[in-house]
Amino acid sequence: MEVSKKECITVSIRIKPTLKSKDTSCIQVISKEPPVLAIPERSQAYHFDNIFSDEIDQEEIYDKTVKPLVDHVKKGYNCTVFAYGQTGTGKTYTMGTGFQGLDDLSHVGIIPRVLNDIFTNHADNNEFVDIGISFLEIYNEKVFDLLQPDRKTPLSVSGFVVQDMAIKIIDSIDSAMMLLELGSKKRHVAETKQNINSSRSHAIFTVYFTGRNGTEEVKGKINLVDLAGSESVRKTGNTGSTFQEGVSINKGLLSIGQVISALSMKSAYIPYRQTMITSILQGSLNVDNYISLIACVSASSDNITETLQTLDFSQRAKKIRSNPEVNQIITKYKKEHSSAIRTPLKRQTTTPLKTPARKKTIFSMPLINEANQSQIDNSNQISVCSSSVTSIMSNYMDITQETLSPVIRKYITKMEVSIMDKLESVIKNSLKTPAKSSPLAAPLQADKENTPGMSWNKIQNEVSKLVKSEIAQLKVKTVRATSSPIDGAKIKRVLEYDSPADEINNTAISETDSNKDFGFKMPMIPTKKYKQSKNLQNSALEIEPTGQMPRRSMRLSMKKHDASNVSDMSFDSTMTKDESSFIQQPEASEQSGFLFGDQLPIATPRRSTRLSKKPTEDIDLNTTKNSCDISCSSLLNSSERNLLNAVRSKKKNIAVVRKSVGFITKYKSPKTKKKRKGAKKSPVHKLISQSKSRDSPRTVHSKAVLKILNDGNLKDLGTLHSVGAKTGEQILLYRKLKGSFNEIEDLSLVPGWGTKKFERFMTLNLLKM
Ligand SMILES: Nc1ncnc2c1ncn2[C@@H]1O[C@H](COP(=O)(O)OP(=O)(O)OP(=O)(O)O)[C@@H](O)[C@H]1O
Repeated sequence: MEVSKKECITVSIRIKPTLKSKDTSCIQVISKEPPVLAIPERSQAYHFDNIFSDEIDQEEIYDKTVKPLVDHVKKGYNCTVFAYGQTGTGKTYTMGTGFQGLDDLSHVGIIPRVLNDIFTNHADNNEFVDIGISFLEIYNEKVFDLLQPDRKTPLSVSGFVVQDMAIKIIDSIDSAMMLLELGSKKRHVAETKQNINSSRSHAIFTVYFTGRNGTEEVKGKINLVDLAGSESVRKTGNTGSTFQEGVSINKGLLSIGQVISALSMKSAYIPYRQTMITSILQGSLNVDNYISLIACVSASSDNITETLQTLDFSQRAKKIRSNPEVNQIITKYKKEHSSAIRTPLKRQTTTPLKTPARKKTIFSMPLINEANQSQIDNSNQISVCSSSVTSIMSNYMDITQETLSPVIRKYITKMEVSIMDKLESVIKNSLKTPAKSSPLAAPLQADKENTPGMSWNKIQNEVSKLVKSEIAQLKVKTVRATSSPIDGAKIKRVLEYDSPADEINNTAISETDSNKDFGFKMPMIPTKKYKQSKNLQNSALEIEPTGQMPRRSMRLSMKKHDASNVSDMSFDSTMTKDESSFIQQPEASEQSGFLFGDQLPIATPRRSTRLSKKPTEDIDLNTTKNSCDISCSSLLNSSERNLLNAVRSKKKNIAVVRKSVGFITKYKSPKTKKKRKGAKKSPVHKLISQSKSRDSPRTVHSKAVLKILNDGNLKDLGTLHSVGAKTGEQILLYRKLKGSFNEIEDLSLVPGWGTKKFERFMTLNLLKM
């Protein structure tokens, strides 16, 4: 297939011939053009740019996948060819990294062919200026130069430039082959059960071309990357440092898949910096250049799980657009093999179950099919989980990544990497503390000495938890206001902290992450309190029926109380509207530990807040029970609260409570209280209505006020506007000492009554209009 500018990434599959004569192939090429293969045992069909069956030789593979790229290099492009696959499937063979001479040309791999093409063609066209080569390996995330005598010292990398890397200028194909052979011998290899010469590192052989196009100098290069194999400990028998190598190998492979996938989707964010290999290839891995991925698979049915992983990886790396013809082939194939699809045990781990009756959620899908558990060992968990996580996430979101914004795509990629990091630590931890044996892990027990034990249930739980938390973050990030000074995801994370299942596990998080990152302390809430707070969900809503954040004073009073309690929380007053509206969600209120019934501060909202509530309906104490605590207690005085608590604890007759706290059940806001017929009149009104004088109403009113000032007791004085208890007492004392007021204006003579206070009194009591 000709690589055009339009298709800067091609993905090809190479099937390694089965060695055992009895072994039947688990792969079936069902169409050569368009290239479609199937795994009959799992009823899976895949479409790629090229599929090379086991009879295709090295030359044809080179001609179809790499030769077109050499032409691009000469035009000034940077090209990269990756050989990817399970250990022992022929990556080194295909790439030619283990070059051992040109005795049998049919076995010569890609690198010698590239060198040959570059030298031969430049000689014809006389465009050549010079050709250089470098040969690096990345072993355990360290870069080594295979062309330097001292390979043991790793090179430093700044950005994507490898410092002090040797680029050898070569003048003949022979000298290039010699350097290739020498470098290959220095590469980290180890004998494993699957391959006596298993590469333990990623090798990057780069050919630099400098040519001339007229007067213009053209520079291009081609990176020929022989990746270390994705591997399984059970099959390779790796332990100790070799096991650790496997972990970093799988991590590097994952990041390559993510980079290629992001490039094929033209994502704005490419996660180059996750691993060393993607960092140093950054200059070549971009949409302006060319990438060819050759995935090597084994046709042996023993390796079906790994083959499916490789095929899934390749499919994720580039979602090849299928045409109607491809769809027809796949549909026909699936129809013919529909019986296999209906067999639950034959379902593959990497293909999440699609049961129509069940709603598609990540948590309802099995991460790893139990039937396959015995086939997968611990080292391989990372890559198995990786594919499971990816397919779960894509199913959960029910959207193709193409439809997502660059920001979300970036976040999804980050999420995958973060999950993989966490998985890695989970697996490492499991090595330190082997899990209790479970029936599911039984098949692994036999191999216990070589294989670190870990129950799949635990892995599944961990993965579910990680995916749940990451997707929760994603959901929050999507709705978060861009201007938000607080990370909404963190708030969500904090709010989710309290779920009963996570309560114990999350203790550490609350102490570290929440305090460090989230800007507010997390309550360490015992289970009982959680339950109470759950019961109080409704009351949490009652306290702020409008869904607003409680007023600052209220929050502060709660905080103050919390200081003496176990709970400790505070809210940042800079919270945005979005974030506060998030908190109003019922489950958020429930989980936030915002309200804790009797244990909690009985925080009295501001008067204005209470008034704005305007409760008009009776509260049924029989049904609301605890749920009315907050709303009621915030309106009670201390004695009433005590009574309510006492009744609750002694189970007094509810009728008594109703009577005792009657004003609660019939509570009316003072402002909204309607005047009832026959309600007591104020002394001023009484005096006015009793007056028989023919004076103007205004004079009658003034006289009534003066009478109260002279004859009224403290209570009467209190009915005058702007006269409280203190002022009332002052007036009484003045009257006692100086006698009655002759006129209202005499009030200004009372000590402490300045002009302002007097003016206010006159205005509010309608004496001055
Ligand atoms: N298509 C093929 N035809 C003939 N022999 C092959 C083919 N593919 C691989 N081999 C042979 O299989 C063996 C293992 O291959 P190779 O070392 O290339 O695997 P690998 O994928 O690079 O493994 P690792 O990841 O462990 O390095 C070698 O002896 C190689 O010659």
